[in-house]
Amino acid sequence: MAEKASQSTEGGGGGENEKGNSISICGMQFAYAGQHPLFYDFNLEISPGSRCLLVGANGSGKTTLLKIMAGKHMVGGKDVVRVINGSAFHDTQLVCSGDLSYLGGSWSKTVGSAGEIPLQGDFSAEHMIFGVEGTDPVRREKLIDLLDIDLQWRMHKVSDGQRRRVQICMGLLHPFKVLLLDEVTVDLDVVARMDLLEFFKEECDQRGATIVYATHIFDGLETWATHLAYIQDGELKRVEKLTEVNELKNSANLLSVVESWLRYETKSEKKKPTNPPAQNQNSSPFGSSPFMSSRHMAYYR
Ligand SMILES: Nc1ncnc2c1ncn2[C@@H]1O[C@H](COP(=O)(O)OP(=O)(O)OP(=O)(O)O)[C@@H](O)[C@H]1O
Repeated sequence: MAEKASQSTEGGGGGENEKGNSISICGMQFAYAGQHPLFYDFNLEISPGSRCLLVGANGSGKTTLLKIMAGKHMVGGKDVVRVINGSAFHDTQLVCSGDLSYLGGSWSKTVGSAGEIPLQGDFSAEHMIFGVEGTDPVRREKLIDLLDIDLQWRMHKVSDGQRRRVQICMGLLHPFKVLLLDEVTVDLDVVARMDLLEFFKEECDQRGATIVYATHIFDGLETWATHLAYIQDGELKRVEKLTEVNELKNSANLLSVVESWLRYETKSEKKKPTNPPAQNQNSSPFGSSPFMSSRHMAYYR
């Protein structure tokens, strides 16, 4: 079912591997500890200059896939996940040089027992942005202007969207070759979002940069994206040029096309056999014990 994105995008010069792709994933398997594999024999190729939308239902594996491409999870050997001309996980130079940039989640740090907690420090936007060394001042000014950042903002006092603008600015300071975006525009107002999408488009068209963008917000993306990759439960269902998506020719917009795919998915799921009868004997999923019930309510309070 899955077709490889072997189509070459015009542009070039943005960094490609031996096969001429910016990203190559070949026979990848990945499972979170103690779980069934999320990805099994997963293959994907993305050519330079592409702006590839990654779509799928909640929990289908988009974030995990982006993190794997960003080198945050180790999978298999050095040849399984190749970004530009290196191994996403093993070649730390990809990230250190700024060639590979990942923007996702909100700014946080992982603390042993507490998991991910938001950054709490009192830093100014200026301190954060000018703290990134080796950046082109012209590009920096352009980004500060584009994202309408006030350099006096204190990071612990600004709004989510303002903090996000600073995070995005820092992630884009180096002229990346591959940019992985995980829902980063969700906190931005419409003007900032549209300006940023336009900036990304220029980066791909002028420098041959490659972008993979996972999102549930499709406004304005019909003319922005070049490719569409759709995953369901870790399986790549489709990957094709946006202009070749048949359903899009007869549909009002991308939103309704993706909506129909996801609705069909839900219906197919409902047709699957339910739990074996032995587990279904109680009408309540929490059993008949009053302790189970009260524990359940306390959990959701
Ligand atoms: N750290 C983790 N440990 C164990 N399982 C995880 C972890 N992170 C994600 N998962 C599981 O992996 C699957 C894919 O999650 P993932 O976050 O990649 O999905 P997603 O497509 O990005 O979802 P969404 O659209 O909600 O952001 C889910 O079933 C999720 O429960």
